[in-house]
Amino acid sequence: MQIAFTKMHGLGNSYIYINTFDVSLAGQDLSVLAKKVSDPNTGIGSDGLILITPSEQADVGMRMFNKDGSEGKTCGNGLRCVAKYAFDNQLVTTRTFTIETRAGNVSAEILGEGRVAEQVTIDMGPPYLQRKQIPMVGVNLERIVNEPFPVGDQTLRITAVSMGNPHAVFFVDNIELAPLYELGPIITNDERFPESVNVEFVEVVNENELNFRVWERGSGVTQACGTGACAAAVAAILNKLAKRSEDIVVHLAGGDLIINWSKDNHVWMTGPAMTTVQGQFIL
Ligand SMILES: N[C@@H](CCC[C@H](N)C(=O)O)C(=O)O
Repeated sequence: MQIAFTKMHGLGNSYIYINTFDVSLAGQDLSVLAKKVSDPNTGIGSDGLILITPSEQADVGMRMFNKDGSEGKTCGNGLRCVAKYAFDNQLVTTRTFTIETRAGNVSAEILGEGRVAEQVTIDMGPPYLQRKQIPMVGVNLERIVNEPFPVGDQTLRITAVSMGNPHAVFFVDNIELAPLYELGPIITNDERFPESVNVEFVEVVNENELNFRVWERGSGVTQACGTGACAAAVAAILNKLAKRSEDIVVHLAGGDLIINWSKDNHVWMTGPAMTTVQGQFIL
């Protein structure tokens, strides 16, 4: 069996995209397929798998699977790439349209005037800040902002944000010295997060600029995480380290995203989306 695929990335966060308007995946175990296509030696190589699907509630739908086969509810870089794919391949006929995710519908806008999308803005909707919305175990039911977080023999301070998926944000003095490989795999599996968590280390450059590194739930270190960048900006604002309603430039390993937590409580993300490979995956 051959499956037509497109490999796309947002700032180096790459996924294999399958257009299920055209390709039937009936009978396929999608979790197994995600692991297969993501393997750089025996598959294509990616941070996971994203399906572009018909939707009854929106103009187009998205389902995403991490490299380890787990299904995530949303994906910021994936949303920009789905928007680009839908626009470039005329699945939609307007420059603004909606995308259904398992975390709800979002709206996308293709910037510029060209017939091929390069920059995309996504209205990611509101951040979810209550403990049970993350979800994170604990006694205080309110927001988790700069809360002590013992791990091993040290105590970090956590700010937790859900963008439809869970993020644990830790501010550090120097991003180059952040314990990403040491603590990322430990915190992501910590029992205080019943659904696991994406782990972000963030250095504040100034009120409008953050340096960022991520250990993603289900995929490990990636070059970029769109929902993580949104969570980092929201966390910086909650800690009074950045300004609300102003653009915040988040510097990720793969490049920059512009995030704005606006007065209407929506988080806006703007950045690039790229297509790199098209082909047939042989199962
Ligand atoms: N890379 C993504 C997030 C992908 C899902 C995440 N690992 C999860 O399981 O929640 C992004 O760009 O947001």
